[in-house]
Amino acid sequence: MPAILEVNNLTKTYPNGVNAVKGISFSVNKGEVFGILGPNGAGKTTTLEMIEGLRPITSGTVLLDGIKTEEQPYLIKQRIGIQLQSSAFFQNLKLTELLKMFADLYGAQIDAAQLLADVGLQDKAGFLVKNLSGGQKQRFSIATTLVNKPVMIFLDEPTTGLDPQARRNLWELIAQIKNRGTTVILTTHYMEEASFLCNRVAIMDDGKIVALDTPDQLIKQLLAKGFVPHTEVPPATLEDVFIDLTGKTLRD
Ligand SMILES: Nc1ncnc2c1ncn2[C@@H]1O[C@H](COP(=O)(O)OP(=O)(O)OP(=O)(O)O)[C@@H](O)[C@H]1O
Repeated sequence: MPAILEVNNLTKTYPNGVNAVKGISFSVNKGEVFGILGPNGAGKTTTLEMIEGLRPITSGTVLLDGIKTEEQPYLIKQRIGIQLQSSAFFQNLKLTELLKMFADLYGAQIDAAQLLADVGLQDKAGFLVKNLSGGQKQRFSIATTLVNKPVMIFLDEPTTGLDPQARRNLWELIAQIKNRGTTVILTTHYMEEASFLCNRVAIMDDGKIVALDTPDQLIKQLLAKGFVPHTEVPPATLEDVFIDLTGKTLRD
């Protein structure tokens, strides 16, 4: 698979002196889901924002779909989709109107009804964002990333705050987007989510990448170091109980 994104020795020092990103390099292959994991403050969002062309780079280079982000930030923005927080949307526009507005910004033609159907919101075309549930808001914000038929979409903690059903439903949506050929880069604090969705993950800590591989390989490397689990791994988890009792059907 050819690389669609190449990040080389990227650094970010904020004006207050914080070195948020300390010289990271990685590439993302066309068509993969690539995860960036790491504790709070590791530098994940800063990294995404520099790649997206939303935040000035201190040093290093980003080549996305053959374009240098720093040199052509507008061209980059035409090729990518960035998931916004639902609070960023105009509150008095209906979902269809918002999608059309986003499409107009790109000069793109869209079938808003189809796009809403793609994210399971076909019945909500006339709703305002504020009247959607948490899971619906996230699905809608993913729909907005797709209006310009991007080569790559960026999802920053897409399932934070969702219930288990809505989270699994969003996983399926992200997998569908990948299966249609769009590259996905996401951050998450949920390791199960990264295992399920990501072809490869980079683990960041204190502004650096401390590991980068497939989830399976990272687990194998840990075991090869002689890792012994602290506790016995239960054959089922409380989340399994929750899903067993309440089902997989979406409640929103
Ligand atoms: N605008 C800013 N000005 C100064 N420092 C900042 C700014 N934004 C982030 N930082 C600092 O940069 C570091 C990295 O923050 P960043 O938000 O990139 O981390 P993160 O891995 O996305 O964290 P989280 O998981 O909590 O979202 C932190 O120390 C943070 O306080």
